Amino acid sequence: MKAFRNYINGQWVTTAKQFEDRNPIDNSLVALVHEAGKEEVDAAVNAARAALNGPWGSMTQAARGNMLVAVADEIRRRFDDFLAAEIADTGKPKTLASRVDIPRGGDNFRDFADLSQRFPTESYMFDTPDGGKAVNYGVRTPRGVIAVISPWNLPLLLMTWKVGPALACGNTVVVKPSEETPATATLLAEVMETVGVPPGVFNLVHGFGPDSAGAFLTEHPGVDGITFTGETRTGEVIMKAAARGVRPVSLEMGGKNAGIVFADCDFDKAVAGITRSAFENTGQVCLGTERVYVERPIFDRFVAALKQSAESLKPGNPYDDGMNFGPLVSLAHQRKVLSYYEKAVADGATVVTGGERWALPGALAEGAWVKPTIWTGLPETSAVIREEIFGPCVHLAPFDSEEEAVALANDTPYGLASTVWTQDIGRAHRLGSRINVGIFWINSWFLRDLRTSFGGAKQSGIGREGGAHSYEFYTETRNVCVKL
Ligand SMILES: NC(=O)C1=CN([C@@H]2O[C@H](COP(=O)(O)OP(=O)(O)OC[C@H]3O[C@@H](n4cnc5c(N)ncnc54)[C@H](O)[C@@H]3O)[C@@H](O)[C@H]2O)C=CC1
Ligand SMILES: O=C(O)/C=C/C=C(\O)C(=O)O
Repeated sequence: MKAFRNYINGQWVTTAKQFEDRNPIDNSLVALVHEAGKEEVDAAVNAARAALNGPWGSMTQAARGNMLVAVADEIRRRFDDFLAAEIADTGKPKTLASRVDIPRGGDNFRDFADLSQRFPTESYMFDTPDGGKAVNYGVRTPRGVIAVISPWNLPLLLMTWKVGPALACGNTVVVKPSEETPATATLLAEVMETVGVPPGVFNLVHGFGPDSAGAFLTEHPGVDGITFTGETRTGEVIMKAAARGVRPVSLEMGGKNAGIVFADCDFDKAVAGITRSAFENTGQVCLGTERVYVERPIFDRFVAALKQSAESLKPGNPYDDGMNFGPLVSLAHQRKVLSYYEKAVADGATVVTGGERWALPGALAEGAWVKPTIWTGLPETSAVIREEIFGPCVHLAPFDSEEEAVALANDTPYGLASTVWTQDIGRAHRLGSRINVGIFWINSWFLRDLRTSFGGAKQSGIGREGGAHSYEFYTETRNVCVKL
């Protein structure tokens, strides 16, 4: 049986307590994972602290950048290992993981290695009271030891989205991946070892949240900053932990994102776009759309077309050609999603398609499968419309005016992302400035440029990462004032 160990100070560390990592395709056992306790988390944070003052701390920016490019190259060289590991942990289609997850795992190092060479610092000349002059300039230093807490939906992508820029800015990290998806984080530790990243720079601790490695890490006084992606309630707990010692947090959290489809849209492109935003990665994308508002004249036609598109999705073995719809991440998550499927019916939804577990033959019968689901007819007050489900499901409702569409989209405690489909570009831009989200797509969805800001408004997050925004979070600024 495979075992996933912790990686602390350049050493592979086993523990007495282990938990199971299961494959959601058929609930088979992938590996036993060594759970880090307080002692291991303490060792990891201390190693990360010491490494700040070791070879890593004195390395030039260019040498550090080259090392991160070597990490990206090694991920590319071991592409098939990463692919197999991600598929075993999540069940996602090979086509998706090989197009999105694994390439982004490398890009998150390559792009930030490059960007970090060119981040500017500010400088101001000013007149002093004595009639002379002074100059101010900014100095950027690494923030220190960064705790990275990452989720299970895009495991390698979302973990490296934080580790890449944190290391590029000269920090050291302690990573706690989701207990559901420990495999690619473990492979990344192997890559760090192969490339010769100095001991203590990248540390990996496995475990859960409360009363386990996640809480021990975020509560640890030796951590200088915490970056987290996951559920909003977990973000609240992490914020409380960070308050002790006044440590900065970057929180990317849940959403209940709205799609808006106008009657003048390119119909086929809109159907294809909403199919992706509702069902890609089995709906387990924080940027996904679980509620879509469609202008009334095309509402019935749109519902019918999306139904056809949802019903053409193919579950099965992730390696099979044509398979494009995976299971949910776990049986526990399947129970959660199915509870919303039941709630929708109880709240009066019309089930256009799906609405139940997907009973598949053979070993797949044991997996965490649910059908892609479309509802209409729910009141906007239903929990199905208000709460993040994180499954392959979407509610469609008609609207009659731009004003109404904006009001519906904004009627949520979340503010992560939105996607609008229209050929009226003026209207699209108007909506871009009125819908209260951090990320707004026009005639597209999940198109990513790593230089742009990424994060959410309201309960979807605090702070932004990406490009210069990552630089802001992962460095400390000092102003130096020189009297001339
Ligand atoms: N990208 C996103 O916005 C994501 C949203 N979610 C949402 O969260 C729901 C539950 O998924 P989970 O993986 O359970 O999310 P979660 O927020 O509980 O877990 C995310 C990470 O935080 C860690 N964690 C949990 N509690 C912690 C604590 N008290 N202190 C420190 N670390 C802690 C977990 O071990 C994991 O590594 C999903 O159904 C979905 O609604 C989940 C994953 C990603
Ligand atoms: O492209 C990214 O950096 C992130 C994409 C998706 C998420 O953040 C998510 O689903 O959590």
